[in-house]
Amino acid sequence: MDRIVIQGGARLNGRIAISGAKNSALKLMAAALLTDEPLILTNMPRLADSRFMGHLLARLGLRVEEGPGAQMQLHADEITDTFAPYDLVRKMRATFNVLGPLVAREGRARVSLPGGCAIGARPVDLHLKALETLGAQITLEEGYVDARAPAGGLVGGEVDLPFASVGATEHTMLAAALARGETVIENAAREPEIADLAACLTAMGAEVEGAGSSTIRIQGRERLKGVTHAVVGDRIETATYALAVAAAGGDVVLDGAVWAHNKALWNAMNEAGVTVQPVEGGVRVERNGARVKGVDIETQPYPGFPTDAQAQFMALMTTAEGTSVIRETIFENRFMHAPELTRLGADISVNGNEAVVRGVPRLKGAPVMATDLRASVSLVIAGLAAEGETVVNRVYHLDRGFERLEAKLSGCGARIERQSEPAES
Ligand SMILES: CC(=O)N[C@H]1[C@@H](OP(=O)(O)OP(=O)(O)OC[C@H]2O[C@@H](n3ccc(=O)[nH]c3=O)[C@H](O)[C@@H]2O)O[C@H](CO)[C@@H](O)[C@@H]1O
Ligand SMILES: C=C(OP(=O)(O)O)C(=O)O
Repeated sequence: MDRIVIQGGARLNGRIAISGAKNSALKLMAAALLTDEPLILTNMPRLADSRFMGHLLARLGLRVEEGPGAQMQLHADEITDTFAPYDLVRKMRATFNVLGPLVAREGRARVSLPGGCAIGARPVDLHLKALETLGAQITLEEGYVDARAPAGGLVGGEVDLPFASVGATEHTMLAAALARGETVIENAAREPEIADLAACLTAMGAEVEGAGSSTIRIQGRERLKGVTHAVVGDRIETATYALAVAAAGGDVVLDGAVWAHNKALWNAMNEAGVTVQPVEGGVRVERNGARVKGVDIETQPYPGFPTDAQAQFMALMTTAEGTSVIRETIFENRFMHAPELTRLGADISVNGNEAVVRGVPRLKGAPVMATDLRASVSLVIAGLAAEGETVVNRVYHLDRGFERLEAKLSGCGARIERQSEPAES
């Protein structure tokens, strides 16, 4: 198993190219199930998660080919299987989103309940209720969801989400694109990834209105067509590198970052004393000199502060002047990085969904364990800011969602490398 070794203390200077968003790319890949024509995705991030989603789709009969550059072609001219087994679904959340498209196109599917980062209970009740509203008959058995469409296929309906779930909104959109008539989603999630999926489905022939607002209307079509679609830039990767520069100090332009997608983060970083500004084609982040100041944040659905950047923000706050209160409201178990940050000398106390971070003048490198995707990268950020050597173990979590992390950071002067762990004797 690989590990990441960081010699902390180097400032970051230069440019980092932001990849396509993992959390958009995976749902766009699921959209390929909706058409018998090829779907070509450009600006695709090359990640363990996208490869894994590719394996699942190949198992269902799709031809999945990685093209030159950041391109991927997915072709579902025929769906040969509607069964998504546990082994291909358990590792990540987005695989579950094949259920709706399969039922919409093939009339039935059997899909394992999903996995994903262990940051909370993460039920799928809202996904299932939405599919039932579109007419699917659902049974749960032995860890699998069995779904069947009525004769004549799924029919549009009114889906009122009690919580603005990202996954349930996307899942409903995917199924509704091939359902008869109109589907209206109330209290829809408003994340940029939703707008990205809406743009792709619209290009494929469905009519999707209101993505980015709380009410989304989808006119389904009997048939959708293949298109070429560019995946939106990754706002969480953007947030991560912005916070890495803030923690380590330096001056970096994040090429391909979308300023408008991270407003809540920019406000918090400004308040902490970091200079962030939009520049042509990206975002520039600078911190030279003074320590950052402690800032309170609370995670919220978009456009609020993203839960996927909470761990990275906490890493920055560990060396702030003053105290920062960090409240996590989306997932009930998303502070697993706190005890690991403490190994580096951070002063953090967690009480329920609140973490109080009392800034210390400096961190000192230590061996730490990655527990989930964003927690892992928060340890990398802390390691970059710390004195001495930090070793981040169990980095397979990182590889799920960060493309060429060491190369991107070392290109800006970080002393970071990947090592293969010696086999245990
Ligand atoms: C692959 C992907 O895109 N993952 C992202 C997606 O996850 P995901 O789509 O799982 O997140 P949701 O917005 O659905 O979940 C938010 C909250 O709603 C709860 N819930 C959700 C669905 C449901 O049927 N029932 C239910 O109770 C969840 O347990 C959680 O507490 O959005 C999250 C919130 O921005 C991000 O942290 C994840 O990185
Ligand atoms: C939690 C994440 O992913 P998943 O939903 O696949 O667990 C994430 O991207 O931070």
